[in-house]
Amino acid sequence: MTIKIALTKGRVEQQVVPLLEASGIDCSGVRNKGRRLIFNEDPNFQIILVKGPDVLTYLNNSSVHIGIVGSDILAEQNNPQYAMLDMGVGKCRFVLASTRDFNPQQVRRKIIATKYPNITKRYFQSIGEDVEIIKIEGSVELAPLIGLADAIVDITETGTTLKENDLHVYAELQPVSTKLVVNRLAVKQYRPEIKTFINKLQEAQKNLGV
Ligand SMILES: Nc1ncnc2c1ncn2[C@@H]1O[C@H](COP(=O)(O)OP(=O)(O)OP(=O)(O)O)[C@@H](O)[C@H]1O
Ligand SMILES: O=P(O)(O)OC[C@H]1O[C@H](OP(=O)(O)OP(=O)(O)O)[C@H](O)[C@@H]1O
Repeated sequence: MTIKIALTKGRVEQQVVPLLEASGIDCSGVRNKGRRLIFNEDPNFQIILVKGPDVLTYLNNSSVHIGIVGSDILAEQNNPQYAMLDMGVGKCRFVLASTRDFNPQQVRRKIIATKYPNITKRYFQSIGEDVEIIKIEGSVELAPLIGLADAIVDITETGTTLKENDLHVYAELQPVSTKLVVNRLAVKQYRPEIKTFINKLQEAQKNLGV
């Protein structure tokens, strides 16, 4: 049986490929990919490279058995599949951030810019605040700087982007890391194969100190 994996391209791919290799999977094709998107170098695995939000589309339609994706995306999309392993990489956290003069107690209804409207909505609901949310596709940090929003909800890792744009953290939301999720049918049909794969990944995590 060939295990089919949808891997998030970009940051997640960079951090996960060494783990896959350490667990014995040939990722030479992914490493030298050019513009290719499907990789069959390893006879037991097929890897496809997709954008984060599309991982769950392939997984939910049973086009792949396994997805490797950030918990930010799982939380935003309310994913119904099994998260079976924390990959221990792609670690960052959600924060509420804004300019120095932002007043979290402001009377006027706040405008919040974010790539993650559902996570933002849930956070403000949890603290009993009604806010207006503006969806942004990237470089979210710009929004409070040019007056589009009062603050942002975004992920930060090193804090460099916030610092270089003179933005400050006003609240810490949830942590983020890369997860391995398995299609519900695949869990039932291919339990031994998937279990073996996860065991090898856990061994690789130990060996690489992840
Ligand atoms: N600063 C970060 N530090 C660690 N992990 C991050 C960071 N930013 C994003 N991630 C993780 O990587 C995933 C995808 O990030 P990446 O930047 O490669 O794609 P993207 O945001 O879609 O960017 P692009 O549109 O430029 O490809 C996110 O869903 C998140 O889980
Ligand atoms: O705390 P840092 O280490 O600086 O990382 C944080 C940045 O990383 C992500 O952006 P990404 O690089 O994915 O680009 P984007 O703004 O286009 O989403 C995130 O949206 C922040 O902008």
